[in-house]
Amino acid sequence: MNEHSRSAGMPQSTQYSPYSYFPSANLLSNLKASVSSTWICTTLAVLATFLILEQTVYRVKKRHLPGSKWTIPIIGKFADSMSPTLEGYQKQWDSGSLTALSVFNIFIVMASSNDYARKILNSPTYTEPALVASGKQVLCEDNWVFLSGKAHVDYRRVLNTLFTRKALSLYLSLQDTLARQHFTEWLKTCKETGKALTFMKPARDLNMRTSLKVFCGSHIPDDAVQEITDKYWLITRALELVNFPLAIPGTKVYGAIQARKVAVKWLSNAARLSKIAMTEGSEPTCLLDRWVLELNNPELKGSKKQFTDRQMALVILSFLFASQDAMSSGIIYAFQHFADHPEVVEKVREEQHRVRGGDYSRPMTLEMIDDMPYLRACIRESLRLKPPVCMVPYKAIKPFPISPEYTVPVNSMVIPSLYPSMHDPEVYPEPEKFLPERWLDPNGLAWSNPKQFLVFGSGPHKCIGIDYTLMHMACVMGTAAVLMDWKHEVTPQSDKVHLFPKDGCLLEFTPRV
Ligand code: HEM
Repeated sequence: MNEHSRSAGMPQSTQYSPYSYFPSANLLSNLKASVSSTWICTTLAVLATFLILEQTVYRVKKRHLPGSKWTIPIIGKFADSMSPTLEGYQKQWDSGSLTALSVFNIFIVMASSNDYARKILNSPTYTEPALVASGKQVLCEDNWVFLSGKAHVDYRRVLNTLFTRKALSLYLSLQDTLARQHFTEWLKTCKETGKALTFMKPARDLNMRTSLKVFCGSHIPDDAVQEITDKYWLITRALELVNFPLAIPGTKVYGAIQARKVAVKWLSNAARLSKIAMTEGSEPTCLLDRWVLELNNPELKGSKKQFTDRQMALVILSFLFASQDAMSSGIIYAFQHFADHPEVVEKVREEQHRVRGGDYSRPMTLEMIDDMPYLRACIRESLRLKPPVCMVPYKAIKPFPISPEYTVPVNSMVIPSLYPSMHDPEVYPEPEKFLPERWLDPNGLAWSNPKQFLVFGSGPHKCIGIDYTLMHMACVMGTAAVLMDWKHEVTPQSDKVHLFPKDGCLLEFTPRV
């Protein structure tokens, strides 16, 4: 008999066993019943306490704000957030300029009026942008987009120099070339298939390839551009409000992290090559080159002067992240609006003819765009009518007295809705109509109320790519209008918006010249 089996044979009374004190089988089963009923009672009591606490916390935070009196236990309005519709948001906005809700016990204050939206965006001592939970895993904790306060201002001062007029005119010729290449592809596909394109993917590909070439020029090879373009959707789909928290194989966050690693590898390499090229005295051809040259600019006093390849790669990643969905949405709706308003396209074509003198093979320049007020009005109006970003999540970093009557509790989400500002009939009469003319009179209502146009946000985190976006859209739409005709296959889903038309936007392209 070994040591182990001997000890197993010790008399019962000396062994620890909960049952050894209870000789009767009846008593034993009574005890089991009483233990399990105690467990049930305790569990129910804990659950009830939790539920009461949850409702109480919600009610205390909400105070008098409009919104459900009770929150759905644990998940709150999660189901609504999974399938957001414009109608759903509209109902929320109509119920008050400040309203409350809760999702997974995150308390959220939504602001729909222009004043409150602007106040949230312009109160950096009380609020800061809040990305979805997976944001840091996907974009990397050390990405500049997570900076706030002075560190953010200093970083941004350097990045602003990448979007000066001089820099933009360098990017424009690349944008022009790539847009034409994509038009040729779209025409070919429509000719071969004899039917409309689902425009969503071609538009996204145009934007991603253009961004990568504008940002990295020849420092990124074409196969890397293709690899990042193909994998980028893994990043987009992982940035949901709620995700499985662990990045294990098979989860969306894991897929996004793998896609980001590929992108950062190529972008870091591009930064390295750009530094070498600029040291060798090559001419700048892309945003990275401009950046490397700018760091030697004596006017950047007090700003950060050195950036590692990885830091530069993470900045480019943040630009891709911030621009891909918004720019794609902007372009898709611009094509849809143009197709649905042939009278507008006629005017765009007349203007193109005037400015380009009928020579459409000449690349677009900034001076040409300056001389195209009608095209610029169309782009502004398209962005106003279907703003690509309807709301921007912020977080209260301390109790935030947003109005004399209400203070947003610390750690709450506070979300300015941009859409209602752009559909205010006081500033934009007939707000649901596509009326570029409203932007032609510099003294008209639209231009006289610049604070109302929140397409790009406001305050210290206002979009850094505004001029770049407007230039890109003008280049694409102006040239598309003269080189192609396109028909929009309208479906019942065409006007169902969130970020993109729900039917993917069906467009059939044919050549004009
Ligand atoms: C139609 C196109 C675009 C729209 C509608 C758009 C809209 C926005 C909005 C609403 C914000 C948040 C502003 C705030 O919090 O006040 C933002 C931030 C930002 N956008 Fe854009 N954007 C577009 C294109 C771009 C492009 C092309 C780039 C890069 C080249 C870009 C880079 C950024 C960055 C880096 C931020 C964060 C800035 C910061 O935190 O300092 N965006 N954008």
